[in-house]
Parts: sequence; structure tokens; C-alpha cells
Amino acid sequence: MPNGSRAMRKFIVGNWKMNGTSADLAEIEAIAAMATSYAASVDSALCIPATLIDRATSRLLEYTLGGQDCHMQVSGAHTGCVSAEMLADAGAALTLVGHSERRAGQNETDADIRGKAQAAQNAGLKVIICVGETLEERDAGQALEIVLGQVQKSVPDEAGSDWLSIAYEPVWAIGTGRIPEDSDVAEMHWAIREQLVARFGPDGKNISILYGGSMNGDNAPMLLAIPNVDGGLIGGASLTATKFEPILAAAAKSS
Ligand SMILES: O=C(CO)COP(=O)(O)O
Repeated sequence: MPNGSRAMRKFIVGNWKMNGTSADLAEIEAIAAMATSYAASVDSALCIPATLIDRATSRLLEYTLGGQDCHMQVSGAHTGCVSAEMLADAGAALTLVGHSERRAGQNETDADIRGKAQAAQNAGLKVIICVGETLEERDAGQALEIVLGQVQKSVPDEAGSDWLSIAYEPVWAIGTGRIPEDSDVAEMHWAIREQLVARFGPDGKNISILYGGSMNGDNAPMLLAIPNVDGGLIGGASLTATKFEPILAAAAKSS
């Protein structure tokens, strides 16, 4: 996990989304073994379905596994939900919150996401808060305003680089094979960095800002070279060790 020192090690995180059953535990092991060979220079983690965390962590004590969401309450009458304590109890070391697929599909608000992030931190998990604009918002010239608003409202006041990372994921780049221009990524990451520093002082420089959206082995060298891109959040290209490895290799080169 990133230790919060600038001249930051890259942080490469896979998000398996709603993919994976016990038949895929061997692939998770293959990814962990591959990632461990880059561990001297790259931090990495894999966010897998909650149902697999316990079995995967009992096989992979050395590799960082995470969840993809958590509830903001510790326990109670929330049928079907998983709390941060439950993720931690299963062996997770981190969780995503606020992914655009949850913001859109489950109507999650910035206030919900802030509560989830705080709950996860209280449970001892590291947290990646996801933000990103839709294509309509970008085309309307509102991308910066939307994303900075999400960061402002979904990041808790108590945030620190010892537990928080941000993932900038333009919604229109997710799973589409399209990525933004380098200059657009640079502008957004710079703006997020400025906001974090204005709010959290020098520690804001140490909060990792990941890029996500159609990152793969071909475009990772270019994306990871952009200033303030401290790593990646990868969907499709994290599903196998073969596809994920070139991204870790690119991160190792650019660290
Ligand atoms: O949503 C993402 C990661 O959280 C990105 O997904 P893809 O890498 O499949 O575009």
C-alpha cells in the first residue's frame, strides 16, 4: 500500500467488478504471484467480489485484497449489504467506494460515499474514493466542476494519505476502449491535487490519485507518465495475470 511519501510509488489496483467465483481463485493466485514479483517498486491490490475475499486471503496472506463497496453502518437491518467490518473480518485491507457503476446503478450520493469512506477507515481499511464525469458533462464543459464537487463532498474531513486514495474515472472511458487526451488527464489530476492540498495542506500532496477507464498494457506507459497520475484502477485488464502484468511492468518503469 502507498505509504504516503511523495516521489510516490505507483499504486496499481484491479477491480474485478461482478466477476469471479471459486473457479477463479487460481487466477487470483496467479495475479498475486505476478504482482509480488513487482513489489519492490510497485504497490498493487485486487478488489474482488466479497464472496471470495475470505478464501482468497487465506491462500494469499502476503497480497493486498479489497472489496468494491461497503455500507456506512457497522451492522443492522440492511438486507443484502456488506459492512466495512465484514470486509475487514474476511481479510480485506482496502475497499473501493463511490464507483460510478454504484453512483449510477444504486443512486449513491456524495454524502453516502463520504459515510462509506469514513466507515471503512473506522474499520481499519484503506479506501479508494472514485470520481468521474459523464460524457454529457464533459461535452458541456462541466467535467472539472463535477469532479471537483464530487471530491469536495465525498472525501471526509478527516482524510489522510495514510488511508485514502482518489481514483479519477471518466464514466465514458470505462469499458469503452476510449481514453481522454493526455492533457485532459493532466488537467484533471492537477486540479484534484490542488484541491487536496488546499484542504489538507502538505499531506494533500501525498494522497495517491489514480486514473481509471480502459487502462491496459498498451496505454499504461503513457497514462502513468502524466504528472499527478500516481497509479491506475483497472477493470477488464485486471481479470487475468497475463493482461494485468504489462500494466505493473509499465508502473515499475515509471516509478
Ligand atoms: O471501472 C473501471 C475500474 O474501476 C475501469 O474499467 P475498465 O478498465 O474495464 O475500463
